Amino acid sequence: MAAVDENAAALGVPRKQLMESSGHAVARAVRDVAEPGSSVTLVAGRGNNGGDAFVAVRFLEAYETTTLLLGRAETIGTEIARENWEALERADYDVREVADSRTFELPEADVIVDAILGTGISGDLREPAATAARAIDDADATVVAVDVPSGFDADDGDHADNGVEADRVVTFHDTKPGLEELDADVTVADIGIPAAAERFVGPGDVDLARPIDREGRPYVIGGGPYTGAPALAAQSALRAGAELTFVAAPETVTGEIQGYSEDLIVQPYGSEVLTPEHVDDLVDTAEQYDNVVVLGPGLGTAEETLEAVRQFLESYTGRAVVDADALVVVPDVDTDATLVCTPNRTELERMGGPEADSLPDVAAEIESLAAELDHVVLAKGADDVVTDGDRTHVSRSGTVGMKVGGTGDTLAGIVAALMEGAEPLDAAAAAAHVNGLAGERLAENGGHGYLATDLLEEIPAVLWGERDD
Ligand SMILES: NC(=O)C1=CN([C@@H]2O[C@H](COP(=O)(O)OP(=O)(O)OC[C@H]3O[C@@H](n4cnc5c(N)ncnc54)[C@H](O)[C@@H]3O)[C@@H](O)[C@H]2O)[C@@H](O)CC1
Ligand SMILES: [K+]
Repeated sequence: MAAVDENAAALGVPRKQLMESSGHAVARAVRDVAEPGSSVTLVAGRGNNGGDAFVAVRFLEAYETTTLLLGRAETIGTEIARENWEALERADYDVREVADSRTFELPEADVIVDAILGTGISGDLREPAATAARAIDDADATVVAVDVPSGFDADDGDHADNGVEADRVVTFHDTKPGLEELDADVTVADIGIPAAAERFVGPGDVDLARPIDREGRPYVIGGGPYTGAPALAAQSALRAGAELTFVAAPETVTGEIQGYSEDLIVQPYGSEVLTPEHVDDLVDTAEQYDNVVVLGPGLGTAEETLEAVRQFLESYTGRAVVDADALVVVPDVDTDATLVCTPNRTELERMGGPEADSLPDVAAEIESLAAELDHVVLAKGADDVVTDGDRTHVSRSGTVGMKVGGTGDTLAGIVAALMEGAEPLDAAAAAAHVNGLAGERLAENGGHGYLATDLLEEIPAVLWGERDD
């Protein structure tokens, strides 16, 4: 929800506008349960959940409202909630600050609006929220909860023992996991979030997947006929936050791969291309260290190599990004591994996917392919389609200069690095966006003549640099 919200802001629909819609929806729910002239007490916390209640007050002119803020106004946590509080103060509504939970008294009311805590909660209710929740539960009033009953954790569906028991819940945009199981009447209010905020990958998705630590050790299994591809994938993983990257490659090319970069750890195996005899060792290593594997860059299409890829996927049970020549094997293999497949348009077709000039036009077919494969598919084109067979995103970042060779390898490395901390679909969506934004940065300064190696240096700035939000 936070990601969608931030994407909406980037599309020009700021959170304050959404709060106005949320507050209006809360007021509508109050009108549904009580006649005009009834008394309504709104109990608000200092976050945006409280902000929704401040907005609702302005839509409840026909009622006797009293608004209690749990805490002092100067400690309201967000600017938009504070602005809405100040609007109430200036306009002479009955608003009261509760500075001390020991003196908390809940005015008699027909309806109580619970806006103490929303999705920003962690753990059981602390004071003064706990006292307020107890008073709400003891009161003989219809309780309307804003977004979730306070105490409910929308991430895992747990409800704190000392949380509010609501009669009605007005939740926003989409239902939250676990909400339906509560003994309350739940309605989902449309608050005007554009569908594009969910459809198109945006800054909110990058936020979701942004590594907060330096961790992860992607393991690139690639190289043989080509050497640049595995080196690019490994280097881009480092640029996207990985702590170390390993490249397992035929001994005939490890010197060359190492020669591109002193930052890589290169592990040779004894043949000219990947063959089945190396598979057990590679699987053991990857599983022992719980690496995210990048399987494919530069491996080539020798029959024995594709057989090795098949055997690898059959026995591997960890996480992997499958790219390039390795992709063709995926549809025929039975694997317990968690895969993100990153085909370009030709590889997509070879995997049984649709043929298309524009991937978003065939997003539904790509979604079906992902569902059938039971893996995440990140289909690469001018616009990328990223889907797990259930949810589907389109990444519109990038410029025509990205058609240069090697940008798919940098993408695979970024996906692997982000998968260390994020769910595969989230990692894939964010990686597609980041790779494209790195290209956009280069295009700003030098047209379309940049190289995949140039992308590497832009990745950190795109992931962690100054942002507009
Ligand atoms: N798209 C969105 O995300 C929108 C969200 N809106 C509202 O914003 C809410 C989320 O707002 P916030 O992120 O500001 O979070 P909350 O309003 O849920 O409150 C967060 C505050 O509660 C405190 N807190 C956390 N756990 C606590 C505990 N166990 N006991 C006592 N205090 C605790 C934190 O210190 C923090 O200050 C949503 O539930 C919804 O009501 C709407 O305004 C509009 C759109
Ligand atoms: K609430």
